[in-house]
Amino acid sequence: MKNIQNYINGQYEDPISNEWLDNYCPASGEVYGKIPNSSKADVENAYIAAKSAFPVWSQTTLEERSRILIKISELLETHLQRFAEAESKDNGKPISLAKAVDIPRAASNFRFFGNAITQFASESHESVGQDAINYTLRQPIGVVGCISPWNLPVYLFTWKIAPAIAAGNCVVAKPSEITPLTAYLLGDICNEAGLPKGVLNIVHGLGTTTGQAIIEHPDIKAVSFTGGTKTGAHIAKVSAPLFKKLSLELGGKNPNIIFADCDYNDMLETTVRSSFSNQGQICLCGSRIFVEASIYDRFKIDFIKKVKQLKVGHPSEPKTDIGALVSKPHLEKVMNYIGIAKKENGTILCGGKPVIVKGYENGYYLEPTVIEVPTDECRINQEEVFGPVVTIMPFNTEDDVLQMANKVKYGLSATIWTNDLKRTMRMSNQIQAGIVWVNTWMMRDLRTPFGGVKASGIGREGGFEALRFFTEAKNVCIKY
Ligand SMILES: NC(=O)c1ccc[n+]([C@@H]2O[C@H](COP(=O)([O-])OP(=O)(O)OC[C@H]3O[C@@H](n4cnc5c(N)ncnc54)[C@H](O)[C@@H]3O)[C@@H](O)[C@H]2O)c1
Ligand SMILES: O=C/C=C/C=C(\O)C(=O)O
Repeated sequence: MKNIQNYINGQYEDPISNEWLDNYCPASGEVYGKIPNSSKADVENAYIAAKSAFPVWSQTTLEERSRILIKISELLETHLQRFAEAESKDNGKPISLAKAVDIPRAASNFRFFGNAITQFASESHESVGQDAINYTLRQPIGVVGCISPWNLPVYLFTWKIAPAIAAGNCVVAKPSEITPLTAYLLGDICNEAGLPKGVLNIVHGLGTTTGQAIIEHPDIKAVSFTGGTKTGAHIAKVSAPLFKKLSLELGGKNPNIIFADCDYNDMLETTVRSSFSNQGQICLCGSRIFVEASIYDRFKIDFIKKVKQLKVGHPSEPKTDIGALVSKPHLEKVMNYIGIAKKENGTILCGGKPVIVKGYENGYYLEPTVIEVPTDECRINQEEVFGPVVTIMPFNTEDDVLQMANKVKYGLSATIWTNDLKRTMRMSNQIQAGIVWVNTWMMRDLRTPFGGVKASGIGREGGFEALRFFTEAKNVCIKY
């Protein structure tokens, strides 16, 4: 059994309280290690380390910060296999997926922001006729908090940490207590890359203890959070009177809108991915599929056929398409939603049942599930399930589908399949989402703004947006 430790001031240490939580392997259902349930005192130690590192780090040249970030990126690539195995063990996702997506993306996050910081510039405004010039400084905030979820553990953890430290801040970070392993391994990589001690501090524990201590800390002046909408609302409430800067990346219930004029085969293949990648546990998954009535029956037959071919299995099996869900309570939550859908007269077209994987009978496996819904207003079509479950229903007109797409409380992403340019422009303009994909899904350019509207969050990550979030603008006006 491996105990995970906090990483504070460049060193690994046990929690002061000596309180520990069980860490589960979703593929087998077994406890395979312990993680600290860090208290306020641990967060305070992390804060003190970060605060002490800040004067030097904030004055470290951009070239030097860039060099260290790129070195971290290279080391993640060197340790790809080890990180991929750890991510898979902690989360239940196929090792092949962690190897192809999660770990390479974590490396890209460091490389991207290592480069971006050398290109980040601020504005100047000449007050013509008044003999004055304004220039704007973009200064690091100080100590900032980064809190991330379990679905893309090291991918999302580093998506916050990399811009925060690139911009000259020092960080107190908390990964999800459900998937702490890769964040734990990251400490060693940071030391090896020469990141000065205290620049990044990683504390483990429950949201309600460790996370709460971060958001309540009066001198942690900004918090970047990715997770559930309910948690986001709580963080906003706690942080507002402390005047913290906040970036909140929250839940989604994203429409996948398929018009008859699309490139059918491309759409079909991508729709299988956008429905079930990472066991459907990606906030960007297109969990509501709307299909133009004229191709609905054809789509239904072809889609179900492809979904039935997906292999549910142990994450280390190369042939596995769908691994284990992240935890037992999460599997129960998803199963509960399938029950609700049945009561709401949804028709289970395929899946709907747990899967017993030989040799791993206590793992949290579920069949990929497609539910035909009689109306878009049922709970399964309105609430975030965050598992391998999608709904399908036909639509008649562009107006009808636009209305249904927008009639949810969320607004993270949307996918549209069509070859009609004017329709693409009309729909993209009117759809309520922070990210619209047309004829693709999950194609990411790290320079673009990333985030949601409505209950999907506030603020944008990515590119210079993230560097703006992690800096304070200060205007200097000089009269000459
Ligand atoms: N918009 C995005 O980019 C995005 C990306 C991934 C996941 N998500 C969302 O995340 C959710 C799934 O993740 P989850 O179940 O880990 O979410 P969660 O909100 O339960 O937890 C996220 C993180 O917040 C911490 N936390 C919980 N309570 C806290 C508190 N009181 N104070 C401070 N921190 C606290 C948790 O420990 C964890 O580290 C889904 O809703 C999904 O849509 C959104
Ligand atoms: O589950 C949520 C996925 C978030 C993805 C990103 O933040 C990204 O690709 O930058």
